[in-house]
Amino acid sequence: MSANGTDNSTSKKPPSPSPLRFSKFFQSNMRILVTGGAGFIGSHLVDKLMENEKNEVIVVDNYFTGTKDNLKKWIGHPRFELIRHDVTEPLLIEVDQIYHLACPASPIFYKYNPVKTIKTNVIGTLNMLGLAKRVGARILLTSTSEVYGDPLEHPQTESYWGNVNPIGVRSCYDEGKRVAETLMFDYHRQHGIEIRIARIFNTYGPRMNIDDGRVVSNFIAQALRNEPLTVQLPGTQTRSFCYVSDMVRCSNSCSKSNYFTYECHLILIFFVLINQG
Ligand SMILES: O=c1ccn([C@@H]2O[C@H](COP(=O)(O)OP(=O)(O)O[C@H]3OC[C@@H](O)[C@H](O)[C@H]3O)[C@@H](O)[C@H]2O)c(=O)[nH]1
Repeated sequence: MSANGTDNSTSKKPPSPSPLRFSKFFQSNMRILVTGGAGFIGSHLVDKLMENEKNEVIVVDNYFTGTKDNLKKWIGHPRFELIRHDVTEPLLIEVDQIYHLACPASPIFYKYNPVKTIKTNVIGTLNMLGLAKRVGARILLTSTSEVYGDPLEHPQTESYWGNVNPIGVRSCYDEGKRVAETLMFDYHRQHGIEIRIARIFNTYGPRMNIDDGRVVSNFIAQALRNEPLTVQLPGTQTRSFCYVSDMVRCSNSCSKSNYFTYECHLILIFFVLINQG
């Protein structure tokens, strides 16, 4: 496809699946790897993928922000496997599709260890792309609305390049995801890998940690405790919110396009909420 005025097409044929793909132990129609599958969005994606009886789902997670509890209904299921693994280390496995979600996504968590965050985005994505290349798997990267930085355009379309601070406290995540996107397209152009990139906006729903730190969970927790809602400065910021099941439904049925953006136009303006509070 052509996006952002550049030619992102490739004449390379996608790499062939590894010969191990045809081993007699490989009985499912589709073996799917979900990195970060024990997390908030990842575990909902696993639920969706497990609905298809032809799928075998393998989750890798280092449990930094994810938890086994999110997957407890699948542990022990014959089509499900859970591996404690950090994507910054290489992974040798045979799969047909990769959903690469692994990375802390809430600002309080990704700012906790920024060097680790950028390593996860850069080295982790390189490792997953290396795997996709070796086994001929299609790979989806969950990117973020944060690739737009402090956007100068509203709403943001895929053709907008963003306005990102390369040295700010959020850069480990914003720039990390931007490099991850670059790697995806370079592997696509250079090696013919089939790729998808989902730029996810602020997502909410069941299994969000109460201490996640994002605005929806914070507001709900504060409202339940009868506390005032904390609105960070300047207080005029806006966000697009997406419910987790809508997010997962789109990821799972992703179109042929290499890019897609989840921007549900349910825009919350903070002062409206304050007035209601
Ligand atoms: O208690 C709070 C928390 C947050 N906020 C404000 O609410 C806005 C939203 O902040 P959040 O912490 O929910 O997260 P952000 O929207 O900045 O980023 C989030 O959404 C996009 C995803 O891709 C990112 O992974 C995720 O971090 C910010 O302007 C923040 O300052 C509050 O006013 N009060």
